[in-house]
Amino acid sequence: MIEVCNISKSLPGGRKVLDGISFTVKKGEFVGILGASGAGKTLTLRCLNGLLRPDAGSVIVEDQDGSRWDLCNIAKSRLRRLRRRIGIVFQGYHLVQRLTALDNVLLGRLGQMSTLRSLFYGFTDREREEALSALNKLNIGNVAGMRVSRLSGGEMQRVAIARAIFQSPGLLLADEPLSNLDPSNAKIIMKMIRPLADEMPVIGVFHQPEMTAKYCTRVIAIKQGRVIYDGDPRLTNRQLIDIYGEELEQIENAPHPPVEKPTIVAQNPNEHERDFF
Ligand SMILES: Nc1ncnc2c1ncn2[C@@H]1O[C@H](COP(=O)(O)OP(=O)(O)OP(=O)(O)O)[C@@H](O)[C@H]1O
Repeated sequence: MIEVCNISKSLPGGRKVLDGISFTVKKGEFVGILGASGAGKTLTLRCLNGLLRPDAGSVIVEDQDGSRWDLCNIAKSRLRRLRRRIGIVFQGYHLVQRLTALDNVLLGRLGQMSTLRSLFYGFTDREREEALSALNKLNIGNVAGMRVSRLSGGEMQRVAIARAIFQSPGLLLADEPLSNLDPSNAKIIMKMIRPLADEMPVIGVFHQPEMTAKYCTRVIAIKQGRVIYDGDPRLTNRQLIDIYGEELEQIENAPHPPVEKPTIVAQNPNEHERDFF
């Protein structure tokens, strides 16, 4: 379970980019975070894995032994330890292109190894079997020995998910995991992510309301740093307009389509690389 309680964050100039965000996500839930460009989705996600410390509020997560910790108010060593239990899937995959799919999955556990072991890259046979089984779970065991640079976008995203699963996380975060995928691969990825929620809370930032409606158990919409909706993933047109604003209304009412709902919002491919203020 993860409990986000009233988190806020302001830019150095004083503009509030997160303004009292609160929600709790439990095992069994696959939550999609929606919102227009600049709404505060990615910043929220960064607070959830301790990459960004809010000015106020708390983000409570559980450690393996059931103890509860506030990521916003915690020693660095404990934060590092807890972050190993948070799996992340990025839009740009974040894979090492020259390594094989299997080796990329194994890297998911690098943070859990002693420095000595990691220096010598010492994965055991058992770990290799587990990594292969993570790839098999995503139906790509057949590409285990292939260099990632030779894989398709959909396969790369599956390797990235396998890497996150292999970490044995207690929480899975996904930052725009469908962004680089065609519609059929996007569906496959959503179908594969959804059952993971049986084992851990899963929270993703998405730009595709029709995907979250179909695969998520719940949607949280953020607008100008605030939660404006939290509930049933199937949103009405009115709700979508509230979330995305007049821009969507204009597109919807345009006499000549083609309306492509999923890509209303511009994306920033370097989101995860930005240094924060
Ligand atoms: N490093 C930064 N420095 C200054 N402002 C930032 C920084 N990162 C984010 N912001 C601002 O905070 C606000 C929220 O950003 P955030 O990245 O969370 O938006 P988002 O909802 O994820 O948008 P998008 O869908 O376009 O990725 C935006 O106005 C953004 O410009």
